Amino acid sequence: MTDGCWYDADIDRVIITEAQIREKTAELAKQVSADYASVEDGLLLVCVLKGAVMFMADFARALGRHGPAAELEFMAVSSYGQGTTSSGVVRILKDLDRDIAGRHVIVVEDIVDSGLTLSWLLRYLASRKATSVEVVTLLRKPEAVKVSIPVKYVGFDIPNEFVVGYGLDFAERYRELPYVGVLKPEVYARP
Ligand SMILES: O=P(O)(O)OC[C@H]1O[C@H](OP(=O)(O)OP(=O)(O)O)[C@H](O)[C@@H]1O
Ligand code: HPA
Ligand SMILES: [Mg+2]
Repeated sequence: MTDGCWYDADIDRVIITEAQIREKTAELAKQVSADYASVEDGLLLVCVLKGAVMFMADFARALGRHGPAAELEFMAVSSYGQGTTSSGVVRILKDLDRDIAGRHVIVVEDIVDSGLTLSWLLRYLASRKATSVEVVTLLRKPEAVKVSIPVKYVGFDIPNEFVVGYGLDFAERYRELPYVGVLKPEVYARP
């Protein structure tokens, strides 16, 4: 584990450490940089709030070491609410502020779980006429997928368990943990 965090006592076990996240983020940024080296008008990174906030910040900085130039955009969508399973209904809480037509877009996600959020989002972005849309996600749960989606850049495949930390929440908590872990069962039983 790391030096010690406020929420450590609620964590059953760590799945991905802070150091692993750092190393993988640098690796993903290098791949993206190489694949998009020739784009002239730069990349548009679209962060899917709130979960992807930490990964977006670190990925954008890692990409900044290599280029190409990237503009940072934010959307907020939600389908999990207070629970640990997707409602299946993706709600837009904040839309894009600008036109993405003609741009090379990379959607930055924290996790692909059922795939419902991304399948909806990719259809939405396609309707906004981006030149290309790819996805970079830190985590993916291959056993949980309900809709298969093309995700070009994946950090870690993880088991089909509900995880928290590094942006991922349970009932809006645990996002500020620097690692990704599984909660102790008793946490879910708390009122
Ligand atoms: O593949 P899926 O099953 O659709 O799950 C993935 C999505 O669920 C989470 O968002 P959530 O709806 O919890 O909103 P949040 O990011 O604000 O926590 C997560 O950040 C992804 O965006
Ligand atoms: O495992 C998860 N943890 C937190 N939020 C999530 N949203 C989809 N899957 C998850
Ligand atoms: Mg959530």
